[in-house]
Amino acid sequence: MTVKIGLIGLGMIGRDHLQRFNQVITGAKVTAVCDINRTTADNLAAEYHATAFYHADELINSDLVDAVFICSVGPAHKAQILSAFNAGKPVFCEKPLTPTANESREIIDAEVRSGRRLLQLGFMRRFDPGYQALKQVIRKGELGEIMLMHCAHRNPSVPENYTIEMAINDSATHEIDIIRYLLNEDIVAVRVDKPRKKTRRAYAHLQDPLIVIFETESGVRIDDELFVNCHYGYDIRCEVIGENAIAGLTEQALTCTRSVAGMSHHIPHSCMERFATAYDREVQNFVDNISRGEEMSGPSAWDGYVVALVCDAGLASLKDGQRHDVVIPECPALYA
Ligand SMILES: NC(=O)C1=CN([C@@H]2O[C@H](COP(=O)(O)OP(=O)(O)OC[C@H]3O[C@@H](n4cnc5c(N)ncnc54)[C@H](O)[C@@H]3O)[C@@H](O)[C@H]2O)C=CC1
Ligand SMILES: O=C1[C@@H](O)[C@H](O)[C@@H](O)[C@H](O)[C@H]1O
Repeated sequence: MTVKIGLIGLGMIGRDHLQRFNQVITGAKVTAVCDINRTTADNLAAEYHATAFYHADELINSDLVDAVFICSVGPAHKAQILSAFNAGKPVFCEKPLTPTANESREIIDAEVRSGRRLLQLGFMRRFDPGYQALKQVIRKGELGEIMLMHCAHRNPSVPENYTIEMAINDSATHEIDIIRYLLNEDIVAVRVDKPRKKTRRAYAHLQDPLIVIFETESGVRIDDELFVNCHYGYDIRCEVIGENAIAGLTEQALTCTRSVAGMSHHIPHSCMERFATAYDREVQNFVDNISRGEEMSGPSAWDGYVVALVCDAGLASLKDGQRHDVVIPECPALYA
């Protein structure tokens, strides 16, 4: 069976996934594409031999589509996910689930009413070989009691429409999810620190870098450097500090050059380059679950909701600089 995919949102990541479906993924074909920009939809539909739509609901309800793949902007996610649920179709949605926790809660309630997991969320880092290996090290107990974690989220640059809030609810979402995945516990408090210095490479409206401090249920303290105009590359770092040992992600390059200038290796320039394997695996996971007639697995709407709760607390801290608690309601049985 070939799963017929309807892909909504044909911007940066939407095009990357479109190419992935065309070149890497087995068992699926993009039969329909949708963008509010008609020219974009028409051009990509022609290039990929798909049908163009300009309204998400029409694509979602079309017979051309078995499963919905959402790559539109965050504020558009809720309506498109709920529409896919109404149509009873499995849905992959890029992160964030929604920009606020209240909107995410509506998605949880709708999925719980449906009685089955219909959604996989695009927290692709859970499919990254490096993070998976790090989780194994933690699981084996080699580090002893975990005390601290250091994360860095460095992007070469961001466009002018990137706001300071997005540093929290668009970029830091990845660390918030991966902290929960690695440590297997929730975040209970957040504080955002605005350093006095900012890079001249950022647009005037943006404070960059930021430091976010998280605390987990067991008391692990995590610092996350968000530096989205770091210029030199797309560099994601993570180090877990245990009482007996310390473990972290290694450099991702496969080769290293020695010359009179010293030792050097390539640094990725985009998330698409750094996480290519992770994206391939998350999308194949989505397709395989559908092909086997199984419920969705991988990052869930609940993960998206909890991350949104942490983001809401982070946004409050962004305003007042104070530590904000995160209160997480009881998890419905569907996600246990
Ligand atoms: N997992 C990851 O590492 C990444 C995830 N993302 C996420 O993917 C989503 C898209 O991001 P980008 O591709 O960078 O944005 P983008 O701005 O490059 O593209 C968004 C596209 O969606 C279209 N669009 C907007 N509203 C729409 C609607 N209501 N219906 C149909 N099309 C609509 C726009 O016209 C545009 O073509 C965001 O949620 C972002 O957070 C983006 C980059 C990496
Ligand atoms: O998800 C992503 C973008 O939306 C976000 O804006 C970037 O900061 C992240 O590095 C990237 O992975």
